[in-house]
Amino acid sequence: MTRTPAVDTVGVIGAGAVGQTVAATLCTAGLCRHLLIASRTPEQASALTADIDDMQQATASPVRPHVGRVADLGDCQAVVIAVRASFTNTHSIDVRMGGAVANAPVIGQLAATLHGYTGTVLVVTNPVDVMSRLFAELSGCERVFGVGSNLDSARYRAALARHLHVPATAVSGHVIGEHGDAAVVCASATTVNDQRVPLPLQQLCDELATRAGRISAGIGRTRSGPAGAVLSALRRTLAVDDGIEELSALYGGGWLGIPLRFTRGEPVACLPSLDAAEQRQFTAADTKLRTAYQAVRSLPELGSPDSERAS
Ligand SMILES: NC(=O)c1ccc[n+]([C@@H]2O[C@H](COP(=O)([O-])OP(=O)(O)OC[C@H]3O[C@@H](n4cnc5c(N)ncnc54)[C@H](O)[C@@H]3O)[C@@H](O)[C@H]2O)c1
Repeated sequence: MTRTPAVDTVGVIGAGAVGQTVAATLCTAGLCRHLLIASRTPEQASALTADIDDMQQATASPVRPHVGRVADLGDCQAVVIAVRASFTNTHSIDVRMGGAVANAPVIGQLAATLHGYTGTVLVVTNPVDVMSRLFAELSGCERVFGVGSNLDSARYRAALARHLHVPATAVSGHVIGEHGDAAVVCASATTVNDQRVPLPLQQLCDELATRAGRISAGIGRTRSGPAGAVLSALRRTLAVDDGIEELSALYGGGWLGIPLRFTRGEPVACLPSLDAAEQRQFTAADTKLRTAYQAVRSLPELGSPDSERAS
């Protein structure tokens, strides 16, 4: 592996299942010259750094891993947040939302440490639409995106391609709204080889709703799919490639997954046309996420928005 990395430094916060796989993916993809790894304890960060260092040596990757602290990540072009508080998720539906109360204070601490950071932040921590908004609003960072709807969209296009026996590249379509139970499949605008085709919509929705749970039931956590979605989002947000990526972002005063067209790293929302049922689902997702955000924002651990405005 001899190619020159497109990016200088990327930071990863959280050395768990997703953080480990993101770090390994960035190392094998050769995306950046330096990878700064931070986690809840220095021991975790050192251990993952050593493991990635072994990978770098074995593959001659140009990516050099280093132990970092969150406060050291200010010079990174991008920071990936893949933390998870220690808690037991008791939700059997709306599973991702089950992490909101536990993860919000951790995101709040990271936002305080990275306040005013000018690079790109990709939030992976669930519920990702709520946590990315929380990070953006508490940190003041302007380039914050949540990763999740791009993974849903990739899964949707792949499932439809399998059903129709066509390459996934022949399918154009998006999953937007919440990365969770209120995901919206944009079926009415989906095309295959630029043609509208009849879709097995219920089958596709069932596959989307159950896939992450089946992966977690078999191997403990989802990790490679999310890491691929992070890599794809980094390439678009850091201007390595132009193209559309479905990410969670500010839209119409709320914060939810939408297709963003990136040109040299700059995003412009490009929502497909929605039929009446899809529009209702999208509005419902928006309402659900605004309500969930307000509930999280009023947690006493995060301080009051009013006292922040006053200071
Ligand atoms: N958006 C997506 O598409 C997607 C996909 C998969 C997982 N996730 C989410 O990503 C998050 C991480 O998942 P995981 O499986 O890697 O969890 P994990 O429990 O394996 O790892 C979490 C890591 O975060 C670290 N951590 C906790 N508090 C921290 C702090 N204050 N500072 C720094 N590090 C801290 C922990 O020590 C641990 O290393 C979860 O919220 C999960 O639900 C999102």
